[in-house]
Amino acid sequence: MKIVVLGAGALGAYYGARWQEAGHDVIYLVRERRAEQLRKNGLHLHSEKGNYKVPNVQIVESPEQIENADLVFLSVKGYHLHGTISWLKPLVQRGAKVLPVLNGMEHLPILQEELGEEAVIGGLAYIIATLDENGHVVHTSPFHDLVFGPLHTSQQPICEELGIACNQANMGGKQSPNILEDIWNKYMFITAFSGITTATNLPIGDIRKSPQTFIITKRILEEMRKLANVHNIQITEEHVEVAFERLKGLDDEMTSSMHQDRRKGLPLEVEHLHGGALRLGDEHNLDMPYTQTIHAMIKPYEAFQK
Ligand SMILES: NC(=O)C1=CN([C@@H]2O[C@H](COP(=O)(O)OP(=O)(O)OC[C@H]3O[C@@H](n4cnc5c(N)ncnc54)[C@H](OP(=O)(O)O)[C@@H]3O)[C@@H](O)[C@H]2O)C=CC1
Ligand SMILES: CC(C)(CO)C(=O)C(=O)O
Repeated sequence: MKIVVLGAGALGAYYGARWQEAGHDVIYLVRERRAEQLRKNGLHLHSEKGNYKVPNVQIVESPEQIENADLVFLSVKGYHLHGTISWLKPLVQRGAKVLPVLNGMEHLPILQEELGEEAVIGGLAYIIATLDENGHVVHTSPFHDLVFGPLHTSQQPICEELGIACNQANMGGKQSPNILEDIWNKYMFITAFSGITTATNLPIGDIRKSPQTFIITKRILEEMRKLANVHNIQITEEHVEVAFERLKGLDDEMTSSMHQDRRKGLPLEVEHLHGGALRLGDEHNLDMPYTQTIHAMIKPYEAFQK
């Protein structure tokens, strides 16, 4: 497949490199600073699943340098979404589908509105990865799964092709029969997990030591379930229990990508995740006091610089 990575950060560089390792044609569409870093330091994966040094990193700084592509793997942070639209449009016009793997939900209607419903595939990633000071990927989780599926019937063939590409690559990748439900399910989980770890500035093990604090995650999961339900997505009590059990089972030192960003003094996706949930709740007059409180606690750190 010919895959353009737009957002060659932790996720984009990781999955792009894995596809390249499997023999696919991967182009990194990047801005000036990242282009310089990639040219100077190359692209390396330091991963529990096997280190890899990309032999030939194809870097472009404009979509005009890309004649055509099958897929754009969109992995920017929520606060950078709007800046990608003008680069996505010409690629979509030349036939590419877009697979966004951002956490959250608000990006989907925005992309569908801007690019057309046929262009936007549903996707999400389960991985813990970050970039080090050289711009190399550090992957620390025992999982590196990509889940995707059609949001429009015309996307079935490309999802099948992508399934094959993922099977060839060193990653977990699978097509979901109900990707929208999966995205909501992850949205529920990440709102609780990233919320509590970022607000307290602690990894999950330390939070679990304080039951009064840990129970907040359950309350957020419940609020997010109700939010999904009023949007006609069948997230159930059982999904809440599974997510809560998952939070109980995570390794003590495990934390969210948003908390990692807080530790690094980087901007935070709190508005895309928690702010987005509150806006979706407002549309249905849904009261979400725990999500609202966590959102308010993280807000002062949103644009924190170390
Ligand atoms: N990291 C993780 O473990 C996980 C992250 N996620 C989600 O995936 C998404 C991406 O996260 P992550 O990979 O960590 O983010 P990173 O910050 O590591 O990477 C985002 C990249 O996007 C680039 N970028 C931003 N705007 C543009 C643009 N207009 N054109 C080109 N490149 C651009 C940035 O480059 P520049 O240097 O130019 O700013 C940066 O390299 C988020 O929504 C996150 O919540 C989901 C699961 C796990
Ligand atoms: C929960 C996790 C680690 C799963 O991929 C994640 O998505 C994040 O922290 O952003």
